[in-house]
Amino acid sequence: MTAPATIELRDIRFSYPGGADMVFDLKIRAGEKVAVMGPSGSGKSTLLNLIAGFERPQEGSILIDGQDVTTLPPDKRPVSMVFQENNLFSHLSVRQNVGLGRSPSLRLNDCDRQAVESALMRTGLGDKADRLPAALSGGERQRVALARVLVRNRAVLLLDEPLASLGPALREEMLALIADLHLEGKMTIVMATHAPEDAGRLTDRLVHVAEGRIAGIGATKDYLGGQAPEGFRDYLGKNRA
Ligand SMILES: Nc1ncnc2c1ncn2[C@@H]1O[C@H](COP(=O)(O)OP(=O)(O)OP(=O)(O)O)[C@@H](O)[C@H]1O
Repeated sequence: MTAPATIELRDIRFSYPGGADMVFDLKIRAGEKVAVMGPSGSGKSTLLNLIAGFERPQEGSILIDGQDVTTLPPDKRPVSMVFQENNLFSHLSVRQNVGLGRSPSLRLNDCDRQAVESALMRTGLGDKADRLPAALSGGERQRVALARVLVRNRAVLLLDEPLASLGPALREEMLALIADLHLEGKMTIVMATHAPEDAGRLTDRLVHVAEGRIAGIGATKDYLGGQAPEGFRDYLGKNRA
């Protein structure tokens, strides 16, 4: 495994064509697990997409592990990203989908193949490796996406509401798996989520995003334990804060 990496967004300004200005300035320590929470449309996915390289800022720079990656395309960044859905290619088997994490052309050597088999076992997919994604449950599909993260072996893992479509038992199982991956690989993890339980279960620090800005940062347990600024408590809703 590679070592975990710091993530720095320095004076980032970004807007979609015709959209409002977003401004992000943020430092994440190596190996940290950070939740990004805030209202729908506040910019959580955009923040992750900027780190991953799917969007480019108009101003400012992004450093990962001290290296300026601002102009690098996604595949040149030491980053893996898991989305809520559509992580998989529907015409490829589970094994091939995992293999893509190792080689986009699926030209795998023995060492790659071994890594794929080990990731399939690790995520409990050994007996489903030849299936197509359509023949899997939502939770199993997310496990395939995580198996691919394992074989990619990147220093940063970005999770964009990865559990949103799963029921309570599967959420718990996936969170445990992600926490295990973190323990094994010591990746830096950033997870966008609307679920306080998921943030509380996995993360140490919480970034509150509102209207394209970072409205506050604090320990997850404080933010979820009623010690958050009012704006965040409003977002959670009165019955939870
Ligand atoms: N590709 C795009 N083109 C134009 N505007 C976009 C695009 N993607 C997002 N936006 C807009 O940018 C803003 C931030 O969107 P973003 O997806 O980052 O929010 P979010 O906090 O992740 O929301 P949610 O919780 O609903 O997923 C929203 O106003 C959204 O409509």
